Amino acid sequence: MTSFRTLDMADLKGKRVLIRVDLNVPMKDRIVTDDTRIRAILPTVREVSKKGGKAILLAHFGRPKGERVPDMSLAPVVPALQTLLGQKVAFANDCIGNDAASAIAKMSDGDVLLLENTRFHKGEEKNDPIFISALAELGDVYVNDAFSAAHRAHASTEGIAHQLPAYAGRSMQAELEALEKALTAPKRPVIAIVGGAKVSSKIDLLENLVTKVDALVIGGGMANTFLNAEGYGIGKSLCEKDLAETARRILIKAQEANCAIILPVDGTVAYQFEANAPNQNYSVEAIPENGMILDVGPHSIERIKSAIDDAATLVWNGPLGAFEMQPFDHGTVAAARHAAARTKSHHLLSVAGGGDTVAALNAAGVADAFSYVSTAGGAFLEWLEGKPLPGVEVLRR
Ligand SMILES: Nc1ncnc2c1ncn2[C@@H]1O[C@H](COP(=O)(O)OP(=O)(O)O)[C@@H](O)[C@H]1O
Ligand SMILES: O=C(OP(=O)(O)O)[C@H](O)COP(=O)(O)O
Repeated sequence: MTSFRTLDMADLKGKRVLIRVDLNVPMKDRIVTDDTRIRAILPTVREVSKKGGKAILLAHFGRPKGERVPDMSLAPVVPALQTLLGQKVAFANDCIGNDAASAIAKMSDGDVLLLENTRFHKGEEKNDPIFISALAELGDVYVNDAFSAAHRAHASTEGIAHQLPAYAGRSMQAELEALEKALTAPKRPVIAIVGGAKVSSKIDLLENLVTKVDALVIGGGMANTFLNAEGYGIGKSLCEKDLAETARRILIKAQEANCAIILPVDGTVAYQFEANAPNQNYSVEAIPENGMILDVGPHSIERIKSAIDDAATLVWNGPLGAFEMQPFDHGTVAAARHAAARTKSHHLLSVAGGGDTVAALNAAGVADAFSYVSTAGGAFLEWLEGKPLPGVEVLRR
């Protein structure tokens, strides 16, 4: 990590320290359901506070697209953050302007303050200079501890680092060191599992990923998009139909690169998107018109397990189904337990990441059995592709 400016080099005492963290945590009914990302930032927040800095946390939640969406407020994260930190955390209703400035003016050295969702402002995702200046004037020093958002060239992850002395936080530092150690020259065959719901923001990176791995398992909403592109009827499943051409291009690229693509051959189908909804398994050739594929089916699970058996290294982002709702966690849990067992019995190097993926591994009780668990999903996959991450590049010395 010597090529990055780290907290060791920062003068923090008495300074207003803007710390970009990732608090995009799984939440249900305004309660945090997986606190992995909160735990990850504790060392940095504690260090800044202990060294006499004012720890001012900047973060996003969800994708409110520049609007003030009440359901995407960061306020419900405060109780969990406070408990884990063991210290009071103040909250400001905005991340710029008077609300933020007056909350900061009230801080003593060592205090911690969380500012409201940066994505409530359009300037955040646009990396807009006026918004960047409004953020930068609130601090003296900038620390980025959000590796999982470092693939975004946003105001709070990239732009601001040009305006203030900028440093990598401890979690950012640890993630980069761990990934470099585990995956710089991975043992082959390498298998990637990509699932989840963020199809449009992750599909493009598959085009490069298929040239780096020997096999790619596609699950979740991503699989539906590929099945649709292949001409299968997928009923009312989560799918981005306008990405059919992109999906077909990736399949051709995979063939050229000799990367095996493992798509589901069956799915668990329900008619309501809710826990315990009546459901049945169908072959992908016979998905009912009104149904939604909410999980990979039993034959697909067996294929995925056998693909894991063939691998020396596994990288995984994105659940294979809507795992938050039982029984649609079945495929994700089965694959996670299998990978955990292979890690123990056959020294499989297993690396998984992503807010929901980690929550799924925790729910399956196997996160500790993986070789490494990253807080990052998309950022981790982009790092794996060898793509420069804007939030990391800007911290280089
Ligand atoms: N078949 C599916 N239908 C609907 N939602 C799905 C399906 N498979 C996975 N998901 C959803 O994908 C979400 C996680 O996706 P994503 O954000 O891409 O993962 P991560 O946070 O791990 O990077 C979960 O909320 C899960 O319910
Ligand atoms: O949850 C996140 O990424 P992930 O789903 O890839 O793990 C990060 O907070 C980035 O969020 P974004 O994909 O809305 O930019």
